[in-house]
Amino acid sequence: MRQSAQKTGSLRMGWAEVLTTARMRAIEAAAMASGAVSGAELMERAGAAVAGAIRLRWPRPGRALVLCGPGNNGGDGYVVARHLAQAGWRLRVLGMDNTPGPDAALMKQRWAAIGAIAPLTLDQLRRKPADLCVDAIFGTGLTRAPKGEIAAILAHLGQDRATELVAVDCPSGLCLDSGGFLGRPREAATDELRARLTVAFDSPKPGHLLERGPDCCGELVIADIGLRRWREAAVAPMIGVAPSFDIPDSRRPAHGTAALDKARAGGGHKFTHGHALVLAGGFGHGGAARLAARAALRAGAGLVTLGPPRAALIEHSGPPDALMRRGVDDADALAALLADARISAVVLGPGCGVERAAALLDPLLAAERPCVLDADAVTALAARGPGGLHPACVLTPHQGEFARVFPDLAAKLAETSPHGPFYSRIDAAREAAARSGATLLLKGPDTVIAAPDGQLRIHSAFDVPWLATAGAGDVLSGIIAGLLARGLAPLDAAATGALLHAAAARRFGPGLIADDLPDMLPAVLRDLGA
Ligand SMILES: NC(=O)C1=CN([C@@H]2O[C@H](COP(=O)(O)OP(=O)(O)OC[C@H]3O[C@@H](n4cnc5c(N)ncnc54)[C@H](O)[C@@H]3O)[C@@H](O)[C@H]2O)[C@@H](O)CC1
Ligand SMILES: Nc1ncnc2c1ncn2[C@@H]1O[C@H](COP(=O)(O)OP(=O)(O)O)[C@@H](O)[C@H]1O
Ligand SMILES: [K+]
Repeated sequence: MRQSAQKTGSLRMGWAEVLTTARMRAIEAAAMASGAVSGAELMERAGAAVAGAIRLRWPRPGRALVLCGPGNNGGDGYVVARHLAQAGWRLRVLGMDNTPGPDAALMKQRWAAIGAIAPLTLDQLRRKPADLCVDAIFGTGLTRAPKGEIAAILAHLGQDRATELVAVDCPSGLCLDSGGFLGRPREAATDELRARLTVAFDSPKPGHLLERGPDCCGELVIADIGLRRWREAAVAPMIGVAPSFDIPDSRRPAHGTAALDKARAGGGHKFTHGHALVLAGGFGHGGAARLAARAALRAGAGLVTLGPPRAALIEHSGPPDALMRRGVDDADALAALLADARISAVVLGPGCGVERAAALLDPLLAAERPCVLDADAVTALAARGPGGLHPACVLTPHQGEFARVFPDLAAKLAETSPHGPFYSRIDAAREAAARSGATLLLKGPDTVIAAPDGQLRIHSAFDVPWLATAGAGDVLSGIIAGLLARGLAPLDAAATGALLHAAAARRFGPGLIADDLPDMLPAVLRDLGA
């Protein structure tokens, strides 16, 4: 191909409702049952959107190969072929030799009236080179791991890094409910499909945002195919954020930093902006807590107090001078301190030591104060069991800590299966939140946040790998605590915290160390208009 695909628009934050494949099907069914739109019309819109996205990125027509599978994803493919041919592209279409459903059959027929269909075989695929390959083999209807000829075709596409791949709805084989590839290990593989561009319909699905999805989908465009009315009629949205969704502006819901509006409303004094207490560990282990405390200040808590054992107070005498210090030797001292109702959020865990964290857990939970339980506090929970927490506890395990507290869920999450959908990070976070009674934030480039009542947020940030740096998690705890202190609800504090955290890393860029993150927050808050 003479020109390469250009990423349109700058990296920007996009919030969207995320639909499971089952909900997507239900919304499509409701739209069709209403009589307002037919399946064939939806397919025409879907295929036209894919062709439009291709033409925007590759304005000069070239040679395209369109691979059409057995179902409606294949139906979309025939529509794409028709539009590209009309725009002057030279087309080769390979199609499965089956009788698809009525809508896809109609699209196949419409294509057949203007062009040939060769059988979808590895031999045909290898015959002539193309500049662009459109993968319309499987979409949301994939139920089992591809086998035989189709598996060989997908492996060939995965190994061919020379042809630009455009995926219709998803790279074929991807489980859109989990982000894994059916029948394959859940880790990255060298021969998995990597699209340059993926055009999905109406809303992102979890698999676009989790695990292998973001890497394999490439640029993700969410095309409006006119289903908004039926989507909005449905309840309990799952919200997702990623830095580079391309979503029609009119459909971007008012999430993101909207929760901060409430927190900044009205003037008030320092106590109305909340008081966060960050419990620290013994002498020589205070760095993690200091990172969290600085982050809580930068996230806008009115006051932040660092609480190490008295013997370690001297370690914390340096800046920031805005920070207050108070010795907290044991459980009784913490209980006494929490009698002050103005302390509106607490961090327990970073650099605390497992023993001290275990000892401080009881008075902290008894006070029923909004809190972040991270690092050593999560490990301490593994010994006592995660039950008995409350919804204003935000548990922030990384994968390893999660496995310590919820070994059975972590084991399910590592499993692969030839049948879909895979058990997903959403399933795991949701079960862990329900079991513990706390809000659970499962860390990673694909952070999933679940409230015990089942509400969900996904924060997908695969573009900031440099955030995987020592102490970054401590900063996240502090940001969330700062937001809790300001009065944000736990789910909002956790989700907005994850967003601000990744945005700070994005704004700083590579070379980041955790110490840099808190001081990026003012610029990030300004950027986001918060
Ligand atoms: N339903 C609708 O109204 C719309 C659907 N759209 C498209 O339709 C797609 C979903 O269509 P379908 O539900 O037909 O599903 P797909 O087209 O994704 O594929 C399912 C088909 O493949 C078969 N299949 C599943 N796993 C297989 C395997 N491992 N090996 C061989 N065959 C396998 C199924 O039996 C079925 O025939 C979406 O991804 C989207 O591209 C769009 O046209 C928008 C409108
Ligand atoms: N590859 C990655 N891309 C983006 N963010 C990541 C990546 N890996 C980890 N993170 C984020 O970085 C932070 C690391 O936290 P954690 O593992 O607790 O580190 P630490 O214990 O050193 O503070 C988490 O917020 C996590 O979501
Ligand atoms: K596909």
